Amino acid sequence: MKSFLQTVKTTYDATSRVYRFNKTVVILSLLAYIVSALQSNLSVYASKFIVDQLTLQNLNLLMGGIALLILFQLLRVGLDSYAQLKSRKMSLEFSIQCENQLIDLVADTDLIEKEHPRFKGDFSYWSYSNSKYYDTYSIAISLVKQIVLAALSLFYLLHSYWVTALLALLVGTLRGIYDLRAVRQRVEIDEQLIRITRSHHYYYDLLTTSETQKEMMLFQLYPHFRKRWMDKKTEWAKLQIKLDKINHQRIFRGELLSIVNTGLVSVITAYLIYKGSLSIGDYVAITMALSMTENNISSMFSSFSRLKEFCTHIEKLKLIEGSTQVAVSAEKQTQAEPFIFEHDIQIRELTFRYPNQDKPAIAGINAQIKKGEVVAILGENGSGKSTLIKLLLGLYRTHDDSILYDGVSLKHIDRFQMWNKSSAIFQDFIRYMTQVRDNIAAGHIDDIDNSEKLNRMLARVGLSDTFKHGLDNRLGFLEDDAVNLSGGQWQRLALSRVFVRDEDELVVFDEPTAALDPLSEVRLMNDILGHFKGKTVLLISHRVGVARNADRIIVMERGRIAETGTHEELLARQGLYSEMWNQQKQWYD
Ligand SMILES: Nc1ncnc2c1ncn2[C@@H]1O[C@H](COP(=O)(O)OP(=O)(O)OP(=O)(O)O)[C@@H](O)[C@H]1O
Repeated sequence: MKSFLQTVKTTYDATSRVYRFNKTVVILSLLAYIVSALQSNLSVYASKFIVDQLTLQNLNLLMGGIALLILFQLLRVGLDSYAQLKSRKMSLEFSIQCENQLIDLVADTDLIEKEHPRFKGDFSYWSYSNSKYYDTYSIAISLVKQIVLAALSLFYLLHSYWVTALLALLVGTLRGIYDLRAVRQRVEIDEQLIRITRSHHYYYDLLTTSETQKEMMLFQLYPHFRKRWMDKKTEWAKLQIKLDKINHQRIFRGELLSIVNTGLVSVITAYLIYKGSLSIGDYVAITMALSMTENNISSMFSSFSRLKEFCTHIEKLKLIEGSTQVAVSAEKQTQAEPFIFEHDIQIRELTFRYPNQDKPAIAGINAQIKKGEVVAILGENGSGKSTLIKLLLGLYRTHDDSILYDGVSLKHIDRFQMWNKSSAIFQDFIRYMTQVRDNIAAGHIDDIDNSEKLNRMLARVGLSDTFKHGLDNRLGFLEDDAVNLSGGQWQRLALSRVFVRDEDELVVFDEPTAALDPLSEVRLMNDILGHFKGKTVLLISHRVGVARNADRIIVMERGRIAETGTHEELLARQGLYSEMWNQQKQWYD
């Protein structure tokens, strides 16, 4: 119980600090709930009064009683709808803030974590738990209403006949205890549901999105993936039913107890009316107060159980947020050095292993890359080329002194400053499904409205006549008037991003030209190399025609550097590079 109260308190602290609840709305909603609870109890008294006046055939007082009852109800309806409207508005504002926070959480997480398969599941869970902050608030508010309602109606029963109060208290408590017992099961099922949802959504998208249709049709994959989707969806539905069963069992048991109790109390009250101790009006009021007490006491338990459930989710979320904050602040402490790259990059005994892999992707690499050098990195699939450049760019963090820029360890360098002076186009570059303009200006977003500059870049990558509406042409599938591009056109557009940048000291190309024909690729790469003369260029490619023009070639094999040298030196060596050259040279004749 102590830890539960602490959680509620922490939740409150966190919410008031981070989410800035609108205090006026909170106070007004609370007031509306309390007045509404008072009204419900006044209705009990008013009903008794009306029935008694009816028995006494006192028409004037009867009409007065009915008018009062209607007035109370109108007041409650008005207050309820006010509170609901305001709460809805606040919940929408809150959900925007929640998503904002989730974006921050993702932005602050290391790339290595984000690339881990676990991340997708965690992210769905964070989105789910984040909404629980608001749910905690709204449950806490309704708990106040339930306490007021239960206390007042219990007081009425106690005042009328204490046995009925005792019975209402007993049944309400029993119903509530059933609820509390189901909390842990519900939390576990919720978590499983979130993870399974990720799989069945994936298979569903695979079967239905337009990007996947070619392969689905040609290889006739619908039955295969439909089965996988069906298996996951059925598993999901079974869990959903299990959850519903737990909820229905709880409700059914509660209702059963209430029916027995109402019967018992009706018999007792009827006997007391027969003996003349109670009036018919008392009968009406007692049955009303009985169900009100029972329902609200059990709802209090249920609200408590839901608060406990939400707090469990929030506690987990806070742990994740905490560890992210620790990571970010640790980074801020260590990365104080400015990024200066005037001489060279030193790579010393660089080793790197992905957390979900047994073997290292990079194993003890040593190299030096001089400022202004064009270095081509070649090697078979999975030899570690992309991993090496992600490490050099600081996208994966190194915790030792294995990468140094002008003698300063990368772990001490301000990565954001470094990213302002370096850029990369990866093989899995983003195809922004917006306008042509966005796709070019993504390289330097400050130039988004500089149409003259963006048009020059478009011409440089050979796309100036491709788009009917020029820079404002819409691409992809999001809008009806959008057009899609060929693989090579998308690559050219992506390459234009590096041309927009003027400040770069280091530019990396990770096979961004693989969809171009070999000669166009060489032509474009030569243009790019001309543009970046004097800057350091790292060029990953499987094509020797592109590598040939580099100042130096590094050939990688299973996470190590197999050979390094100029085109001529490596041909003379008769090793891996010369083998690749002999296979491909006819493309460039
Ligand atoms: N995000 C990741 N998580 C786990 N393992 C990874 C990840 N990325 C790459 N690997 C593994 O690391 C090794 C090196 O991969 P890397 O992408 O660096 O190779 P590459 O030489 O660029 O390959 P390719 O020419 O196919 O692009 C491979 O065994 C790969 O399976």
